[in-house]
Amino acid sequence: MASHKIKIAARVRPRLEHEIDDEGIQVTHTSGAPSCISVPNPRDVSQIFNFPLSSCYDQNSTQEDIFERDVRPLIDVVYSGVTVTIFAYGVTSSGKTHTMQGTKAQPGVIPRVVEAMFEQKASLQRSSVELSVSYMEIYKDEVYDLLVNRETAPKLPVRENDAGQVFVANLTSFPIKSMEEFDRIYSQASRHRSVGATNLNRTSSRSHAVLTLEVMMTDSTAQRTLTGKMNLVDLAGSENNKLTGNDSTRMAESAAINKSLSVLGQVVHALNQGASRIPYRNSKLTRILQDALGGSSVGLLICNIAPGTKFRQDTLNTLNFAVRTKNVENRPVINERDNRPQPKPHFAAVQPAPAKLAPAVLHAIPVHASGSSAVATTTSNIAAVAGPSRGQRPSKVPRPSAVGPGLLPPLYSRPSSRPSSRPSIPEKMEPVTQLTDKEIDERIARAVEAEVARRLKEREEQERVEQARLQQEKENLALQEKQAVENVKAEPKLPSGVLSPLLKRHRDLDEELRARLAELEQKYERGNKELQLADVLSPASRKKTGRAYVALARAHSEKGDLDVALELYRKAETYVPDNVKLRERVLEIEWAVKNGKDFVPSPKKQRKVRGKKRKVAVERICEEATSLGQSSIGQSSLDDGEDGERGFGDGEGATIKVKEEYEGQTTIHETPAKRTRC
Ligand SMILES: Nc1ncnc2c1ncn2[C@@H]1O[C@H](COP(=O)(O)OP(=O)(O)OP(=O)(O)O)[C@@H](O)[C@H]1O
Repeated sequence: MASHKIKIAARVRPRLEHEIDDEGIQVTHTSGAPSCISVPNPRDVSQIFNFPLSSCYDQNSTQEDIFERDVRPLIDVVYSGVTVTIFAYGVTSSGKTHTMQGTKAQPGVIPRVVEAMFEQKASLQRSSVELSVSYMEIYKDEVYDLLVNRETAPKLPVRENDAGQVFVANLTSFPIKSMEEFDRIYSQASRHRSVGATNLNRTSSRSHAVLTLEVMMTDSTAQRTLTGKMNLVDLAGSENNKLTGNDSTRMAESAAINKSLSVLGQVVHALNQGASRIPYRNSKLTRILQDALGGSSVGLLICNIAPGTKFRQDTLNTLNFAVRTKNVENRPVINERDNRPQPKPHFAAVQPAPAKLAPAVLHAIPVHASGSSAVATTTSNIAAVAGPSRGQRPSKVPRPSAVGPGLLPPLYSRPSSRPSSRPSIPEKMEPVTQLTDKEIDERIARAVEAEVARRLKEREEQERVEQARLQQEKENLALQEKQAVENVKAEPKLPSGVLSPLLKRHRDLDEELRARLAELEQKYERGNKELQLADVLSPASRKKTGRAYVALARAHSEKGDLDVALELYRKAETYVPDNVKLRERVLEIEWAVKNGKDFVPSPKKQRKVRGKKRKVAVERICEEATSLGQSSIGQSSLDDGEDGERGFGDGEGATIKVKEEYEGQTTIHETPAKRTRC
C-alpha cells in the first residue's frame, strides 16, 4: 500500500500595525526546486536558516492562492472516500484563524472547502450525495460540541470503536444542503468558540477547533457507499506568557494549549523515530488527530508565521516542527461500503465473528487521488462520526489492531480482540454460501438432536456412578456397625474383686514416682545452678572449686556421712566433669548408700605442702556445707599422689580453707589444694 507523507505549507502573514518587522523572513521560489523560507537567527542575524518546503507563501499571498494550490486538490480525495485533515499550526497571532476561517471579505479555507464540496456534489450525476457538518473545540483538554448551546454543552468523551477508530461520542452532526445553510450554522457555532483577548491578539483562540465535513456518496447502481471526510483544524497558538501578558485564567488556558502542542510535537517525534509507543493518549488533541498523524488520512499542515522580530524564536520553532512533520507517513484508506444484500450469516456456519458485524461487504478498489499524493487502496467500514477514520498504519509504527490492506476476502472484518461468544464450527463444514437455508436448518436439527442425546447419556452415566457410590457407602457403614457389636461381645469379663489390689498397687507406685520426680527436680535445679556457676568461672577456678568440694566430701565420707559426702562429690563433678576418678568415687558411694554398706575411702597420701596457700571459694563452699546440715568436721587432708593422671589440680602445693558451721560452732578446714585426691 502506498504511503502518503503529510504535506507542509508555510504562510507568512502581513505585518500588523505597530509590529516591528525587520523583513528578515524571506520566501524564495526557484524554478525546478522547492520553495524555501529563510529566517535569520534571532541571536545572530547574520546567520540564516533555510527551510525548503513544498509550498511557501509570503506576506502578499492571498486566501485564494493557498486554497487553489494546496487545498482544492484535496476535495477530490475526500470525494474518493478518504479522510483528509488540514491543520493550521503556529504561534499565537500568526494568522491560523485568518487562514482557516478568514473574514467575509477574505474567506479562508473552511468556507472555500464547503463551497468546493457543494460544487463537486453538483457535478456528480450518478450518486446521491449527502453532506453533513460537525464542529467541536478542545478547550483545556476537554471536548465540547460547538453546534449546541455552549453554555450548557457537556464535556464529550473521546472513544475508540471496535474497528480501532477514535471518535467523539455524542457529537452533533448536521446535514447541510446549501452554502447558506452551512454559513448560518458555522457563523453561529464560531461564536461559541472560546476566544479571549491577549496582548498579542484581541481575538485569540483559546481552544483547538475541529470542523468536520462528511460527504456520503451512495451509488445505487453499483450498490456501494463511499464516505469521505474533511477535518479542518484551527489549532490554538503556542504562547509565550511574557509576551501575551496573560492573567490567571489565560495562563491556565495557555498551559493547556502549550501542553497539548507539546504532546503533538512528541507524537511527531515518536513517529519519526519509529517508536513502538506513540503518545497519542497524552492529550485529547493528539487522540483526536491520531488518524491524521501516522494514520489513514491524507494530511496538510499549514504553518503560519508571524513576521515580527519578537516572534523570531517561535518562527524557528514552528518551522522545525514543520520539518519534522513532513517525514510522518500516513497510509490512507478508502471508506467504502457495499450495499448489496449479503447471505445472512448463520451462527452455526460462520467463521468466528467480529464484535460488530459489518452491515455491508467491504471491497478493495483502486483509487487515484488528485494532487500531489497518490492514495492507496484498501477498505474499511467507517462509523459516521466526527472522529477520523483509521485503517492500515505505516509500517514504521507497528500497532496491534492494523487492518491488512486491499486483499480482504468477502465477509472479512477486523478480527475482534474480544473472545467471540459464537460457537466455533468444525473445519470440515462447508462455507455457508454453498448451503441452502433448508440444508442449514436440517443440519441444525441433526446437531441439536445429537447434542440432546449426548447430554442425556452423560446425565444417565453420572446418575449411575452416584448411585453406585451411595450403595458402597451404605454397605461400608453396615459392616462397621456389625464389627463394633461383635467386638463388644468378644471382650472377656473379669471376676469381681480382681482389680482392687491392682489399683491399690498402681496408686502406691504413683506416689513413689511422684516423690522421686520431686527429688529429681530439686537435684536438677541445684545442678543447674552449679552448672551456671561453673560456666562463668575460669578453668583454673573451676578446678579449684571442684577440689574444695572433693576435700569436703572426703571429710564427710570419713565421718561416715555418706549422703552428704555423695552430694558434695556430685557438686565437685559439675566443676570437673571429665575427671574419671571422681566419677568412680560418686558411683562407689552411690552403691554404698543404695545398699546400706559402709564406704571405706582409700588411704590418703601425705604430701609436702609448699609455696603459698590459696584460698578458693571458701565462703561459698561453707554455705553449701551449712545448707547440707553437716556436722563440724576436723581437718581433712586430701591425697593427690595416687594417680597424677586421674587427679586434678594445678600442681602447686596450695591449701584450701573450708569454714563450716554447725550448731553454733565454726570450724576451719585447711586442705592442700594441689592434686586433690578423691
Ligand atoms: N494573511 C493575513 N492578512 C491580513 N491579516 C492577517 C493575515 N493573517 C493574520 N492576520 C491578522 O492577524 C491577526 C492575528 O491573526 P489570527 O487571529 O488569525 O491569529 P491566530 O494565529 O489565529 O492567533 P491565536 O492563536 O491567538 O488565535 C488578526 O487580526 C488577523 O486578521
